[in-house]
Amino acid sequence: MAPKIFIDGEHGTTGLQIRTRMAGRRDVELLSIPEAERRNAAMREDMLNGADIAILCLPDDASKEAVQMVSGNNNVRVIDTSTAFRVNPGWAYGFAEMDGAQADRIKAARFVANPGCYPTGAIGLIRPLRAAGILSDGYPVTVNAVSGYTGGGKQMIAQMENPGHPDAITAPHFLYGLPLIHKHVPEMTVHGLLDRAPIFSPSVGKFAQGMIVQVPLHLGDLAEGTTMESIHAALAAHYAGQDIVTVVPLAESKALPRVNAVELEGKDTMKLFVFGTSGASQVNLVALLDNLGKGASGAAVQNMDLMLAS
Ligand SMILES: NC(=O)C1=CN([C@@H]2O[C@H](COP(=O)(O)OP(=O)(O)OC[C@H]3O[C@@H](n4cnc5c(N)ncnc54)[C@H](OP(=O)(O)O)[C@@H]3O)[C@@H](O)[C@H]2O)C=CC1
Ligand SMILES: CC(=O)N[C@@H](CCC(=O)OP(=O)(O)O)C(=O)O
Repeated sequence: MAPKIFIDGEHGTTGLQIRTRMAGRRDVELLSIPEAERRNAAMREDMLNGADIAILCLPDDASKEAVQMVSGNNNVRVIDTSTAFRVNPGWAYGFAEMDGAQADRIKAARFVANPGCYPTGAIGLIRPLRAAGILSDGYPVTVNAVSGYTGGGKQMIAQMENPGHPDAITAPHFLYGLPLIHKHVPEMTVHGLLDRAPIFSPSVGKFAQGMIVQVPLHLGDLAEGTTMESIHAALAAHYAGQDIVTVVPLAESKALPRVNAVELEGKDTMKLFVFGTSGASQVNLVALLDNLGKGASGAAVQNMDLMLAS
């Protein structure tokens, strides 16, 4: 019998994109609730408990409530796309490529926390350099990023797409998270293996899906002898053989005049770049992804497939 999958929040931005990715799959059976009943707690509880894997695409509080609903039922495994459990040690962090053992942890887990979109880029760049001893203890990491507006869910989509919305946003590009206490900082710190929280400056552009995450570094403050080439080699070695996360060859990135935030729209892959000038003292590490691809829905399907393969 095909494993049963229930997407709680299937009518929201992340849930819909997971459904699209699952359309046509015959190896799983999708359980579904009509849109008008999406907040019907009794119906959700039934569906959640009838699933082999429940994928939660809900705000944090609703995710916590859903986890409560299945807490006594060991037959249900959970992938949560919210921020609620990402630094909870009882949950496997759903970023399979972040270290060699993570895919196996996800395969074996009952509870998997899908990463945030920005942290996927930041951790993807930072963690291999921490693990290799290149990014020194105490280094003051900064993470600057731009996201497509679907990152803000149904509410921001309406604000960006509907000029008649009472809180319509007309800016083509805006900074937010200005108090520097964004909900993604804890997971960047923990899973980035940082001993000091990064300064995180997010922004949104007037495009639906796409993301650029930048981590600029001063080479002189990294492990002795670090160069642009050695950073690239460490990232390339870490992701060797991977096809979802890839490291762009230096020769290729040196020839690029610009990076297009929407290049990977609709794709579930992530590209990592090392920019700078050979022999100079600074580099800029860049991750390019779709906030709803490897940044959310694509990663959730990848995690589901790992769990089904266990
Ligand atoms: N959008 C993105 O790029 C990313 C999103 N995420 C995370 O994924 C989760 C979902 O976000 P997103 O899809 O963007 O949000 P949306 O607002 O687009 O969708 C959320 C869905 O959950 C439903 N919902 C809200 N509260 C409840 C409740 N109490 N009970 C049942 N259903 C409820 C909403 O219904 P209603 O329409 O009635 O409000 C809606 O259908 C969030 O935790 C978000 O942070 C993670 C990575 C990236
Ligand atoms: C553009 C925008 O608003 N983005 C969201 C993050 C999207 C995301 O990754 O959400 P989760 O952390 O819940 O998974 C934000 O900054 O809150």
